Amino acid sequence: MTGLLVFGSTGQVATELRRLAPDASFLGREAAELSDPEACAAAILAHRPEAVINAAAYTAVDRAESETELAQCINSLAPAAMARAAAELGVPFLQISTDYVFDGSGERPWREDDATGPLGAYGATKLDGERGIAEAGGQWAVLRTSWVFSAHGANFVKTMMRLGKERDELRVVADQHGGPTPAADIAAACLDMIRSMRKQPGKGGIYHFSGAPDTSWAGFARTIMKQAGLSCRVTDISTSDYPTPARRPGNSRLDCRAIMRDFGIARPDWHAGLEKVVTELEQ
Ligand SMILES: NC(=O)C1=CN([C@@H]2O[C@H](COP(=O)(O)OP(=O)(O)OC[C@H]3O[C@@H](n4cnc5c(N)ncnc54)[C@H](O)[C@@H]3O)[C@@H](O)[C@H]2O)C=CC1
Repeated sequence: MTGLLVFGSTGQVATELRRLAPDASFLGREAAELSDPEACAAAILAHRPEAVINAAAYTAVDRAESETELAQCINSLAPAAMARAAAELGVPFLQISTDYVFDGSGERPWREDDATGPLGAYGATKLDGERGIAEAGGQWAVLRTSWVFSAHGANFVKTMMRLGKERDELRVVADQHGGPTPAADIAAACLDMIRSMRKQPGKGGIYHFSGAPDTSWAGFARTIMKQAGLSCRVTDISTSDYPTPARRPGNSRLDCRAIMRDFGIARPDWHAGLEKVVTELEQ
């Protein structure tokens, strides 16, 4: 897509965007440092793009508890500054956000207008980013997704495949539920949304998008072992058996009907995405 400017270049989603939209301009860390929000805004004004996607973020969930100020700058101040610059140019801006804006209570899939309540610093900084973007006044969309995986970067699939080759048994949390989402499908959804927003200037807002069907981390791990032909046994444990600096939501299920209704984008079956990622990793 010519005229598209993407923040991020080597992350999971940015890598897939590059595959799907090789004509777009990608700004890696060396070209746009998100700890300097005004530099990000200046980069947009200098490039004069037709649309902007932010695929860069501070994604280290546990480290964000102790590096909160930096995470806040990268996840909140920078996207807000980007959204203001895009508004100044009158071009659509799309931000990727997270299921971690919710408190994880209940079992019902979260709808876009449900009350937020992040359990940790990462979710809080991402939520502040959403608010800053909405206040920027331009045409914007926020795509909340969950449990992202791909053949690149650090993610659960790669960790499970590595450990599954080394060990006979893995203990994996079974009381957190959500939809694993292939980064390739997120990239495709972002591009579809941007195309649609360019055609219809009134379009935008917050949308949920995750892979189907919902599962637990343990259920996901079992499917990964099977898909990768590994005999490693996966044993269910509970969140309290695996303490982490940041609390994780128990219910990360996202209700994805709005993106289907407004953009015609369906929940992807993550099994198909997993098959491709496992094949790519084994090549
Ligand atoms: N990974 C996951 O499971 C989930 C991710 N998300 C969101 O999806 C989006 C994409 O995530 P991933 O591709 O998985 O992330 P990733 O961790 O693979 O990539 C993040 C990218 O941000 C860049 N970045 C980090 N700090 C930077 C800085 N100071 N200046 C410039 N660039 C910087 C990195 O270089 C990298 O390219 C993010 O907004 C994330 O919050 C949402 C839900 C779950």
